[in-house]
Amino acid sequence: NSSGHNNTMSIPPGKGPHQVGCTDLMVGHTVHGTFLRLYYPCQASEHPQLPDWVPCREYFNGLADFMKMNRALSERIFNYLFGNCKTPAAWNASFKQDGKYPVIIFSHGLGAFRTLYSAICVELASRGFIVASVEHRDESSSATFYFREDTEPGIKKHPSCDIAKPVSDNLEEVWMYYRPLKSGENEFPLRNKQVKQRADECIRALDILFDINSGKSVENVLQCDFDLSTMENSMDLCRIAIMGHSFGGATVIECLCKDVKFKCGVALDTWMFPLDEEIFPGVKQPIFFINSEKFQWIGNIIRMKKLDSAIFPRKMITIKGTVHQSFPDFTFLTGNWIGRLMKLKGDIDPHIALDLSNKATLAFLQRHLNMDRDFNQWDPLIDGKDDNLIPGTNITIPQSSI
Ligand SMILES: CCN(CC)CCN(C[C@]12C[C@](c3ccc(C(F)(F)F)cc3)(C1)C2)C(=O)Cn1c(SCc2ccc(F)cc2)nc(=O)c2c1C=CC2
Repeated sequence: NSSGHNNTMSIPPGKGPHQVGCTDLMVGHTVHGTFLRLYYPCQASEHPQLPDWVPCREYFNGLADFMKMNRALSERIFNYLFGNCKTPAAWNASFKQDGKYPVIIFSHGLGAFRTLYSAICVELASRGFIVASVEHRDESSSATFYFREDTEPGIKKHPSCDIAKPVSDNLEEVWMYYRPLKSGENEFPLRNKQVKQRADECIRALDILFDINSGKSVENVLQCDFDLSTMENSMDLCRIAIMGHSFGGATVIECLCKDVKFKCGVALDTWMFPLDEEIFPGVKQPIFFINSEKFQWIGNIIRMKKLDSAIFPRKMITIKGTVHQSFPDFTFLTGNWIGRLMKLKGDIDPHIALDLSNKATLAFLQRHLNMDRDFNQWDPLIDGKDDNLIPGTNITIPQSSI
């Protein structure tokens, strides 16, 4: 609705050679289905229609719950502040067939959902990747929805957002919200169960991309005007990476352990807590830890170090002046002082920070997916060679604790 203030801040578009398209895909209407936002290289279009960054206002309700804020008030504030923000990609634009693109599955953080990392996903798609940002149904998302076959025909609750209209009209929208920890509840069992479900959801998303690539007809539960068959034989399924932020970084490790189709992982500001250390020896693929300066503590870093290996490439860099929220899109959407106040911004310009993270990611992916592109120009960033980077971590670990 046009009442929102026209947020002059916007999410930066991709810098790569490809225009980027975007569509939503839900395969299987139940809570066990797969729900993802797909970013892909698209044909140039004159006047691209940009999708809403937050597709339904219901997500703002979920965000309010997650932030332990009053729903009525904060849903309106969020909608006023961010309701008009757009994802910098062309909605349902025609897919650009141009050889086989490598594939990235992206996993969001605790309290987030599939659309909030579009600056990263759009940049990677603009460089010639197909990126699937999954929406987790493990009750770690602020909100997510699926459908139920409504048995009592009668007055239907109309869908809360237009892109969420299901194809068949006997399906009724069901919303699932963030599950807070109950007082006195032991956090590890919940988070460990969730990270296992998250990995299964990423693996199922990859299976669906395999089906699309093989030309199998995949039915989208959502009414999205995008022809998936145009993506037949367009994916390089030997070049697949898993990527994620925070809880999504833990999902990266869990996925690498569970499925060797993921050739390498890029873990942004990883929250290591949900992981069972017993799986660490089972991870053989290269891992790139890209950390913010502030979201680091001894226990978290020690667990990352436990994945160090003389055989398997493990790299870590820290971006100076960044905070945990320097990776999700919010970091671009508020002015400096609000951003710093709410810890959505660090001291460094968010564009510079995410540019370093994305270029280091591209160099790492070229190296470990054996790509023949020019991303190796950014190899020095993998070793932290930049004024705004620190190789490894910025916190000292007492020798006694290793
Ligand atoms: C008090 C609530 N308490 C819940 C346990 C802690 C809440 N919290 C810090 C927050 C998220 C914050 C945030 C968002 C969004 C606005 C807005 F105003 F811009 F909308 C403001 C302020 C509130 C910064 C985190 O959980 C940090 N965090 C995250 S934040 C991922 C995220 C979530 C929502 C988003 F919209 C965007 C990104 N992902 C993780 O995987 C992990 C952690 C911690 C450990 C593992």
